[in-house]
Amino acid sequence: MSQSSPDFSIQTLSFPDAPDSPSALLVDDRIVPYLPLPVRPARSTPLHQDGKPSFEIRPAGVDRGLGMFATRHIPAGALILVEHPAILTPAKVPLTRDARDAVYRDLFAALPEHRRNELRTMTNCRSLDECETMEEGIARTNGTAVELGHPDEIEIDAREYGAVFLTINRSNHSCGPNAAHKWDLASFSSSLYALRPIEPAEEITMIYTDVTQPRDTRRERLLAHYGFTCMCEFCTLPPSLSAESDAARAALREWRHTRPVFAGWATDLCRADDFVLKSHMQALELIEKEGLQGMESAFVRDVCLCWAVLGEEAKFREWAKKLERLSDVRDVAMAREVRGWLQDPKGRVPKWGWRSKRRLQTSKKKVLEEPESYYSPLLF
Ligand SMILES: C[S@@+](CC[C@H](N)C(=O)[O-])C[C@H]1O[C@@H](n2cnc3c(N)ncnc32)[C@H](O)[C@@H]1O
Repeated sequence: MSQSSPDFSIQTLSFPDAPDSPSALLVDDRIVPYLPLPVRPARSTPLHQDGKPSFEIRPAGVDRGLGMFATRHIPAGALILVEHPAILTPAKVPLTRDARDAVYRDLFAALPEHRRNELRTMTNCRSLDECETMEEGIARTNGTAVELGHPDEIEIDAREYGAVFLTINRSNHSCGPNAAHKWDLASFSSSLYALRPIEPAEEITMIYTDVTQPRDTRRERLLAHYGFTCMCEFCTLPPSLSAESDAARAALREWRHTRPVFAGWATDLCRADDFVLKSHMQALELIEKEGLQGMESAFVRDVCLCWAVLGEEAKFREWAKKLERLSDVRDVAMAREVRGWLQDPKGRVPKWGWRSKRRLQTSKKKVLEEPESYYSPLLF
């Protein structure tokens, strides 16, 4: 360990599952006690039958540099890669420019030569005005947001970091991405997984900006932060379709905050039985059209629970399996819970069939209380 400033230090972390690939971290000293020591082993990446991964890194076309491409079919939800970062730096480094330059150089120097050399081949889209050193430029072009520390004990500013992964960060941006990655502090690794089925030779993409924003905003932000004009299929739609896409994305952005709440509907018999289902199916249609499967899980979870409360086992199973697939990497606890539900839906899903039972009870009660309603007024 070498001291770089009174408040930051450079640490190296080694991993039992990848002993030749340590991470070099520039960390705020308050965070050091929270580093996961010992590091838990990372989930292993499933390999192809012949021992090869399900992707390759190769040139992605004019002005796109390298990219990540599928070498075989990858099903929705599947794990593509688990990786430890090469370097990790604070989102904000409150140091003078000179001190910063030295710190980034020290950080690279803390890595073994093979890792440092590979890191140096990563993209640097920062101008000299923004970052004087190539090392800082690479850290800032490729840094993906991750959190360290404990939310109850360290303020958010001190917990935000940018992690650079030698492989994951080769994947380019799309406004309708087919992959995403999930950070796990305990194993100090990120898992890249498929958001929808990916076909052989298809480029594996993720998001660099909020893709629910309108096209012009997305493009401005990508140009400002990453130095490219997005030419993805959603950014190159003709004007009328582009306006439609912007409107769909705005609706989805709103839906996140205003969608009907499953819990409120579940026991409210004044609402129609399909009240939540109808709204969520519309949202899922928009999600599919815009290629925003990263937004699916909250809707899929509610749809699955709606079928449970309605006591529709076949539908429940269909949606629960989808939810299990979507949660497998992204939300391990949810995936485990869904597997339990699937073993015994009636016994394990809260409020199984509650609405159908209550509707039946209410209608029986009505029949008993109003026997005369059986007689058609036409007989009189
Ligand atoms: C994190 S790197 C991605 C990997 C990069 N292509 C490489 O060769 O290392 C980010 C840089 O990749 C390029 N890039 C990413 N997505 C792109 C896209 N959709 N269109 C054009 N360039 C893109 C830009 O140069 C951006 O600054």
